Order: sequence, then C-alpha cells, then structure tokens
Amino acid sequence: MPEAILTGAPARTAERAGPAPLMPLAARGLTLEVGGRTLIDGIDLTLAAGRTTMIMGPNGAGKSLLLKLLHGLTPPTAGRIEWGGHPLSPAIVRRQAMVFQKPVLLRRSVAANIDFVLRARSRRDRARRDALLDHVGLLGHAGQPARLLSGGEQQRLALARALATEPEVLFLDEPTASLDPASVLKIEEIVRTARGGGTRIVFVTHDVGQAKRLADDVVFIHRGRVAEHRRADDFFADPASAAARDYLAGRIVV
Ligand SMILES: Nc1ncnc2c1ncn2[C@@H]1O[C@H](COP(=O)(O)OP(=O)(O)OP(=O)(O)O)[C@@H](O)[C@H]1O
Repeated sequence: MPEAILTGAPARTAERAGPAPLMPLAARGLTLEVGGRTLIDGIDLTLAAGRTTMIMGPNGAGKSLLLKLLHGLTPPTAGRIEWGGHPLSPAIVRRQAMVFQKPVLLRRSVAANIDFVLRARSRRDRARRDALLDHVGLLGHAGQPARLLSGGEQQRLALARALATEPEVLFLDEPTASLDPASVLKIEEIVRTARGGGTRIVFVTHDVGQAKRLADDVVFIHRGRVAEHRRADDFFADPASAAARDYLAGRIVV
C-alpha cells in the first residue's frame, strides 16, 4: 500500500518533480478588522517545513481566525500571506486541508464520505478508500451512516477525509477538544503519522499536555498578536511572554 495514502503528502523527489514546495509560510503584517475591532493585529509569522506547530493562547485570542486566514477561508483586511514565496491562491489552498473542532461530514455512509473526497479529486478507488478507513480504525464501520458514529469516530473520519486529499499542510482547529483521552490519543497518533509522512501540521489546542506531546514549535497568540514563537522545549521550559507564563501556570489570561 503506498505510504502516501496513509500519511497525506506524496513524496516530492527530484525524479518526481511536482509543484514548488508550499513551505515556508510567511505572513507579514496580517491584520483582520471586523466592525471596528482589530481581531488579528499585524501578525508576522514564518513557519518552516517539516514540523508540527501548535498554536496556543487564551479564549478569543485569535487562534481560529489565524488558521482561517492562513488557509484562505477569511481574507485579511491588511497584510500578506505567502506559501513557498507565492501569494495564497485557490491552487495553494487545494494542497491544504483543515479539520475543525466539530467534524464536518456528509449525511451519508462512512465509506461514502471518503468516496466523495476521492471522486472530487478524480482518484476514487476502493482500495484507497479502505486503506484510509483502516488507517483511522473505521474499516469495520464503512457501511454505517456517519452520523451514528461516536464523537471520536466522527473526528477520525473527518481526519481521513482530510488525508484523502493528500494535503501538504494540515490545519487542525481543536480537533480533540470534546473527546475522551483514548480518542485523543488515537487522533494524535494519526496526526503524528501524517507528520512523519511529510505533511506540515498546524494545530490549535488548549491542551498543554497535547501541545507538549506533539509540538516542534509553539506559536502563542494573545490579543490578536504573536506573543511568542519558539521551539517547543524552550517555550515550555521558560516562556518569554508574561501572557504565556500565566497561561502555562494556570492563571487566568484575558
Ligand atoms: N466572523 C467574526 N466576526 C466578528 N468577530 C469574530 C468573528 N470570528 C471571530 N470573532 C471574534 O474574534 C476573536 C477571536 O476569535 P477566535 O475564534 O479566533 O478565538 P480563539 O483564540 O480561537 O478562541 P477560542 O480558544 O475560544 O476558540 C473573538 O473575540 C471572536 O469573538
């Protein structure tokens, strides 16, 4: 079974030249104002290839909005985003996928949810679908209506749908926020495998333990700005910003 089916991004080698790499990401002066409120306030951010970035910060800091801006779901009111030196475009967005806290699924069977994505990419093939379902532990549920799955299973199906697009960048917005610990670990394992296969992970979480388990680097957002962006070990050992220090110490940060 080809590794890419399970892990997301196909290997890009000299022999198999594809489009230019999406990384690094460079966001400059990224700003979003809505109704006179500055929700994202001049963010400068550079993300290198081959890593898992965890985005952390208190409620309302702007984490989800940042993800939506980077993935092109919301246009900024000022600033720019470049992926691999190119402005964000529909072609770039198609090379990325996003998973939300509430799984986005079709009211069809588990298998049909994957078939739909594969067909949209002209890659429908039963072996491929079954490999994806097996990878997320849902092969035995293939014929069931997706809406009857448990919350954790639905989220694994949402992840399988995202992986079916072979994303080079996978955005995850609190995908495990309402799940039990066993489901959380299963999803983390799938994310880890995707990263191992070369998919760039950008993951919003409130769960400090999860961030420690997965992060190569941490972006801490506070009041629509990057309070700090550090290697994970450094961030957790000695956060530089007062907001992150308070957050990690369990103090209320507003
Ligand atoms: N479409 C929108 N229009 C107006 N305000 C918005 C919109 N989306 C988000 N906001 C506001 O922007 C701020 C940041 O929202 P965002 O969802 O990015 O926060 P967050 O850091 O992800 O928070 P949480 O951890 O609670 O999910 C919040 O004050 C929110 O109410």
